[in-house]
Amino acid sequence: MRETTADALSSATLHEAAGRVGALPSAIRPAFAGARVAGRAFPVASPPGDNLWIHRAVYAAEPGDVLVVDVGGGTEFGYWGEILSTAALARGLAGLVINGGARDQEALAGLGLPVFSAGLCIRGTGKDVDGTGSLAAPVRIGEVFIDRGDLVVGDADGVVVIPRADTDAVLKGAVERDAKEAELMRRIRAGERTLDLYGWH
Ligand SMILES: O=C([O-])CC(=O)C(=O)O
Ligand SMILES: [Mg+2]
Repeated sequence: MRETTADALSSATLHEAAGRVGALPSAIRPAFAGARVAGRAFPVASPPGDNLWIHRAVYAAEPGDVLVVDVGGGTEFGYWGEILSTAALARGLAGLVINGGARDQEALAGLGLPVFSAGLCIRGTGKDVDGTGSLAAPVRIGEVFIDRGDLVVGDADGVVVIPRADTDAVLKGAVERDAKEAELMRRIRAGERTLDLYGWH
């Protein structure tokens, strides 16, 4: 299964193996230490400063999905907290990636659902039933377009998104890259220089 292979690979390795694409903005970081996610993207567009579409997304996504939420530039709000993590766990979702803030950091860490956010923020959000948003339609975060079913991997370094059609090839390339780098590090420990191993002079 793709997520199982992806679980053992780092976000940076997948980004490199994909041809240096798919890296979400570096402001999107684990909301608590140790958060790690690998799963299928469920894109969500939310109005800035409002999280009703995110509550809707928790009930529209499938178990195993990772919500990937674009808040349209309204970063200074706490869109997600312990209530939503509890709801997402009850639905079997795999995690959250959002280009806005999250809150309740200690509770999120205790609950364990992996959350990646553009910081932590106390400010509460509205719940406007007439707000404009979308579920499962493509979104763009930074330079990356995210479609339903794309592979999302987040770890201590950040989050990468790999297009669904490229996933098998990228996973294969990433496994090969890890093996090659393990051999390079073995030779470095044995006394060789990076400059000689790569032929850079
Ligand atoms: O306002 C919200 O729905 C977000 C929140 O605080 C929580 O999930 O605990
Ligand atoms: Mg709350």
